[in-house]
Amino acid sequence: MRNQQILFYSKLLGSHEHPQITEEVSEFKATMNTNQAKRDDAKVTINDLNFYYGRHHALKSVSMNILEKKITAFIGPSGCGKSTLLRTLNRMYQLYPSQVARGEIMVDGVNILDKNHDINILRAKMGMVFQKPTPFPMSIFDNVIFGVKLYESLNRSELMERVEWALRKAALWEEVKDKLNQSGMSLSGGQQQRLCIARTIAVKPEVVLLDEPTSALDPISTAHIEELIFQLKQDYTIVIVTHNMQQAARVSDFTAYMYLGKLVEFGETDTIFTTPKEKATEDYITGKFG
Ligand SMILES: Nc1ncnc2c1ncn2[C@@H]1O[C@H](COP(=O)(O)OP(=O)(O)OP(=O)(O)O)[C@@H](O)[C@H]1O
Repeated sequence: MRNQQILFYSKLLGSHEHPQITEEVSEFKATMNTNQAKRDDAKVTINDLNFYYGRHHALKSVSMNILEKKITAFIGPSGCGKSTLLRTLNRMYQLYPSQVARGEIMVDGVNILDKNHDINILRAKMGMVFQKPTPFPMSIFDNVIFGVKLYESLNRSELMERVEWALRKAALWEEVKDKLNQSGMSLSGGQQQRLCIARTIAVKPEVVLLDEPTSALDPISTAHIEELIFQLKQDYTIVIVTHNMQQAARVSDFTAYMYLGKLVEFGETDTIFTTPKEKATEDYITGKFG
């Protein structure tokens, strides 16, 4: 009853006109979000997340669970906030003073938005692969161990073991095992992207964030990467931003549909693509909008 009253007052007054009610409404909404978001199998729990590029409010009160060892896809029209949400998960924004995240992103019970949370530990835990393959101008071997050297001190044979392990996981070992000293830039686009995935997983992250990882690739390389993403699910929690709805439907277990910075609908991929609850989601996935 008290909660209904609070919501009623908030609607009546607007959120900014009565400080005490505003405070109670935020508290109530936060409790609702937390209740909605709490799940034992969640690796990442996002609670009431807001993101600002200066005055531009790019993410609006987003709450969701990202489940452990599942693939979660973010879909939605251009500019809806998919990449912003992904990048917030490893605080990519923090180099830019005007970019601010408010709310909570709990990873293993710790709020990673907390400024005291060590950024290096966070980046090792939440690895990221970008849209365009970004091999460094160095050998294939050095590309793979680049991040490992920042976090661990391994001897030469341990490094070799790690390189082989990561390249095998990234389904690239057979293609490059005889040319590890060649430049990473000499590989094809699809191989370069698998090299970047190997570099990311060589650090042994727990979550792999993929920002449109196949948008620069041909259909065969795309199929390779999709197969790889599917295999990686055995060991990692994966989040993928994609413009390609067929890709989201093929690879993901859960899908989040976003529009204008808001999370419109989140659920199991099969449900989102067959019987979405929201008309807006249906219109988007059936191509009526976007
Ligand atoms: N560096 C920035 N400075 C200011 N505004 C930005 C910046 N980056 C993104 N935005 C704005 O934030 C909103 C969300 O952008 P974002 O890149 O997250 O969307 P998206 O859904 O990933 O889009 P796309 O599918 O086109 O990549 C957009 O309105 C965009 O213009």
